[in-house]
Amino acid sequence: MPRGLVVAGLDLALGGRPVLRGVGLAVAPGEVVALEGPSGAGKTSLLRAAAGLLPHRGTIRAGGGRPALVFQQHALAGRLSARDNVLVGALGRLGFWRPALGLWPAAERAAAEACLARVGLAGLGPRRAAHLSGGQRQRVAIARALLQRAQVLLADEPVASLDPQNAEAILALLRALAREEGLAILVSLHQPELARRFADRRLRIEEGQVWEG
Ligand SMILES: Nc1ncnc2c1ncn2[C@@H]1O[C@H](COP(=O)(O)OP(=O)(O)OP(=O)(O)O)[C@@H](O)[C@H]1O
Repeated sequence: MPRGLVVAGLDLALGGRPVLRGVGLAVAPGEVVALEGPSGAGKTSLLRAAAGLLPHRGTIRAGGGRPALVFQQHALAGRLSARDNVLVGALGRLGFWRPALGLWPAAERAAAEACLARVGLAGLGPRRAAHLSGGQRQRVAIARALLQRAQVLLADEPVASLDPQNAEAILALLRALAREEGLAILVSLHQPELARRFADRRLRIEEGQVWEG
């Protein structure tokens, strides 16, 4: 199994209409690749298919099992603490019942705190997600992906709802995680300027196909 992400011959239709046609791309470990394209071009669909969330034809291979997904709206449970939101990343290896009863293993709790520290949120574990800023919430979502131990991170417009300063900080964090943890990161971005500054390569999606450039 290769590390990183390899997509080949990906066909995807939604509502009976073709959205992606024969898409191929690769993201190497340590690399940040930006996915750009007009609204409705299929960026979200491609990321969701790569995460195994949409039925498709073609090949998707991701090192380390299921890729982690980070969404624009970070999909946190607002009533839960930052740490409990991060712990959701461990569900795949713990099963349902112990976590449902709040019985997280001590090692996973410690690992969740370490992931929070890694994304710059040391000490904020007990705080309710609803009481965090937008940038902090996005960091919690990234910490959850780290706890999941994914080798591939798919981020769907992770900075769209952030101010420019926070947007740059989050993209700088993603780039650091690619470099230092060897993550392969595919990130859809609306701002070409940010793609230019933070991505190693840029892909453009248009009319169901993906081009380098
Ligand atoms: N569940 C669905 N059923 C039918 N069509 C869908 C569905 N979800 C998305 N589509 C269509 O598929 C196409 C691709 O949508 P997608 O959300 O992937 O685009 P996008 O590039 O992420 O757009 P944006 O930049 O606006 O977020 C669009 O034409 C959209 O209308």
